[in-house]
Amino acid sequence: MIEVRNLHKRYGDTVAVDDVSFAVQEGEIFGILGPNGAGKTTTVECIEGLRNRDRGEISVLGLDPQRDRAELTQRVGVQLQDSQLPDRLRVAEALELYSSFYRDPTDWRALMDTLGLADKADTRFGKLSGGQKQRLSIALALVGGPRVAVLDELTTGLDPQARRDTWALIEDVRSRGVTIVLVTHFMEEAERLCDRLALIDAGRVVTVDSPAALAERAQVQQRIQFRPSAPVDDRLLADLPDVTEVTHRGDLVLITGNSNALGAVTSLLARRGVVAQQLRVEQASLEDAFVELTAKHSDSKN
Ligand SMILES: Nc1ncnc2c1ncn2[C@@H]1O[C@H](COP(=O)(O)OP(=O)(O)OP(=O)(O)O)[C@@H](O)[C@H]1O
Repeated sequence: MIEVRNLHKRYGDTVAVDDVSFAVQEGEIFGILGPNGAGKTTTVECIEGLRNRDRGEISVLGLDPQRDRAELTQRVGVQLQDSQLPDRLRVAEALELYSSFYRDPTDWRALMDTLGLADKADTRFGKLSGGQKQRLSIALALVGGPRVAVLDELTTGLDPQARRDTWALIEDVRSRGVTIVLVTHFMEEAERLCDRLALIDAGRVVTVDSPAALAERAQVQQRIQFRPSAPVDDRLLADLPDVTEVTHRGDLVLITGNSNALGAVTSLLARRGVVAQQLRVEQASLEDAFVELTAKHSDSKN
């Protein structure tokens, strides 16, 4: 659906995208995740044909965004970061206007219903809430009936409920066959929505994988804490091959180890007749993986 190979883009002396390659399959929600200034927006702007790349190859639905820009605009829906419309433009007017740009637009009234904007049809843009503006900008990205939609910072500035509603909406859009590229720096959003993710740091792809596989690959250690019902010798715990560290906080025992550590610790305690009270286990999250993988990446560069 989309293929990016060795993309490079600089602004004067600033290298925004150094060397980015990835491929997006039909029907997936593909996330681009990375810290501020990583080059995410520049990458998608090159995909959308809004910026010319300096080097590399891009193919979107078999089109070259630079060469076939007019045709691409017809087939790719774009939600821009901070999209602004004139304050006085009404919701229905905006949708009608945008739909006139396309050869084969979808029914904008139906789209307005789907996005929960029907009762705002006559409301002016300037009077919409943040969440409503966001929904309108998604509707405008979809009004041309695109096969691919590129959404940048989809839920930035939304409250938690509006963010969840937007996620449900995006899943619904995907289930109707639209391939989605999503730029985000919210881990929760990436974890919840994306089938695969490209982790970008300093203009390069650190890795591409599913959120779960990323968390697992980072091999972030398991952290276990509990209050033993009777004292346990730290050395016994520390000697377990799956345990790397044993410390204390008050009467809590804190253990770090690999993914087998929990089983090893609980069976040792059971053999000694000790109960692990208030047991808590923290697993690697996507956020841990992100920090771990970007840190490894900058180490390998230095
Ligand atoms: N129009 C521009 N002119 C000059 N430098 C730019 C321009 N746009 C972006 N940059 C620089 O290029 C780098 C990458 O920016 P980009 O916006 O692509 O990153 P990003 O990952 O999308 O960041 P954010 O999460 O903050 O949106 C940054 O160092 C940024 O300052």
